Amino acid sequence: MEADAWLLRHLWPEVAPLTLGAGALAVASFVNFRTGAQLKNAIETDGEGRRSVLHSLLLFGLGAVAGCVRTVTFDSASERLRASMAAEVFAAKLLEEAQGKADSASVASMDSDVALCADFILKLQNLVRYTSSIVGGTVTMFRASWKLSAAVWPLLVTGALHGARAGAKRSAKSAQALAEKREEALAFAEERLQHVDLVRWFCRAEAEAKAFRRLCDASVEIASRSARVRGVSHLVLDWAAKSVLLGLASLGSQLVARGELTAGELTSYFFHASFLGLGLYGLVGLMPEVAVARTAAARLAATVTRRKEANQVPAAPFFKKPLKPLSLSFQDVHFRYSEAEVLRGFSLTLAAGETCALVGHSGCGKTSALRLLLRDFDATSGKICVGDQAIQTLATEEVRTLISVAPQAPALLGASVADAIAFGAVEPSTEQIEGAAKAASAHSFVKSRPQGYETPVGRGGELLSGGERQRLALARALIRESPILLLDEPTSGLDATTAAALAQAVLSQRPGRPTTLVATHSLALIRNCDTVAVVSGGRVEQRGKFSDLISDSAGHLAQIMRSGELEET
Ligand SMILES: Nc1ncnc2c1ncn2[C@@H]1O[C@H](COP(=O)(O)OP(=O)(O)OP(=O)(O)O)[C@@H](O)[C@H]1O
Repeated sequence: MEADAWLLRHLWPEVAPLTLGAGALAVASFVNFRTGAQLKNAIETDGEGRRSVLHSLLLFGLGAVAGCVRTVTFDSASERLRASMAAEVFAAKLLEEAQGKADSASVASMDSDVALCADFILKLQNLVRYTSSIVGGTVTMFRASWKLSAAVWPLLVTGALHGARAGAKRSAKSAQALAEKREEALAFAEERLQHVDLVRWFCRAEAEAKAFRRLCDASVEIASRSARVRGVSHLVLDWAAKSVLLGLASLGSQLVARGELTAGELTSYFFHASFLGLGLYGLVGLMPEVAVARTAAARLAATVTRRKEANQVPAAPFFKKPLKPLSLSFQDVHFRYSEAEVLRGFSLTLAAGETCALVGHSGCGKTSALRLLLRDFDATSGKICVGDQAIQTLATEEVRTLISVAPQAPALLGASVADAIAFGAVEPSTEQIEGAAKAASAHSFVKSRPQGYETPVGRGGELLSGGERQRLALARALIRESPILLLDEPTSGLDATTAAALAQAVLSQRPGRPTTLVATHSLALIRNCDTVAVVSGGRVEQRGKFSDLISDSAGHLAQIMRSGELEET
């Protein structure tokens, strides 16, 4: 029902053009129906009746105009429907909250679902055609011989409707299974193509192509099973329809023999019955196609609904602008992705404006803690607060407006360097963009390029080095001027001198400095932070100033230093 409601909501603005299209379709069908009679007239008047010829020409003209109107209205309505559905689903996918996992459905599978639904409009034309054929056939059949019609009509209609319903049910089921398999194959292909360098470097092209083929074969298996079932249904229907015809012929000939029907009337009866037959046959074929479109609509509607459910938290923002640096705290937080618990009683408090380095062995849960703050995931238990407000009580989008993030291995979105930085704010000025680039130690390398801030960055930033990408990602975070700043290994791609300059610029004491939490292995950053929190066993085991912690030779920080995990960059 949800799928139908969603589909109807998108169809609603198209009701007027579709009604016009359906009307034009009816006119075009009427003219087609009359064509034979007009030709007969032309032959019988031997080309003499000028009025009759003129009448025919006008009628054909009307039919041609109606055909044109039908094509234009249906085709453009179908494209508008496709655009409006694609736009809504894309917007929902961008904002979908599913515990950090973006829905794995690829853009390609979303596009094919949208296309299936939009084609539904074109199928509506067939529905009009088949229905008029059924109604017209029924009326003319009963008028020709009610006795014959009463004998076969209920049989034909009941059989066809039953076949259509069963076919629709089966098709919906197999279309869903097929869509899941295709989506799996598409996701596989998309991931390989996104990292095609890796595939080539490891000479995996042949192996990956074979693996993709295996995934495609799984779809073939489902489609073949469904085709076999359709084939058998077709066989049964075909045999049943011809048997009914045979019965009709035998009954009809008895009526002719009894003088209740002439041979001519029987012939014309078969002609009218063929209209009903064609209409019913078309309907039996159409219903499974409608069912497939409905399963596609159900998948799209589910995406939109998930997005709506995830955003039922307060609409009005809790924090008033202008935003000042906010304290933040993790209180006895526990968190697991699946089996093993990553955070086990994680507690950490930062005063407003404090900068803190989050240090620990690789895989100890530093990034996970940052992602909990960003509400990519929710903690299993415990409380996370910004200011004094638990983040679960705020709208996810509000939490994210309070936080800027420079992620590990960042991607850039935008055509140029200026675009990539501007992504972080709403229509920032050139001064703001350059200011953020300076603060992130990016300005000088950008200025050294012939195109300066108009230098193209490529897809995801692929035309830049890792270190350049990191600095632009940092500039993108800084330009937001949020009260909280999260940095995840922001200097791992930089040389020691640039890393030190960047650490100094971002973390130095200044008015309005955001509360900053830095997950890092970089000594340059650790030394420049006000405090250090050492994570071990899923909790903060050591907390204080770097100089104090390092002087405890048995402490966690000193142990990590001795293990050689901390570096200058
Ligand atoms: N999306 C995920 N799904 C399942 N497990 C995950 C996911 N992300 C991280 N993990 C696991 O959670 C643990 C903590 O990962 P996390 O990225 O938080 O560590 P980290 O301290 O930031 O590591 P590093 O210093 O190497 O960046 C690791 O064992 C990791 O394999």
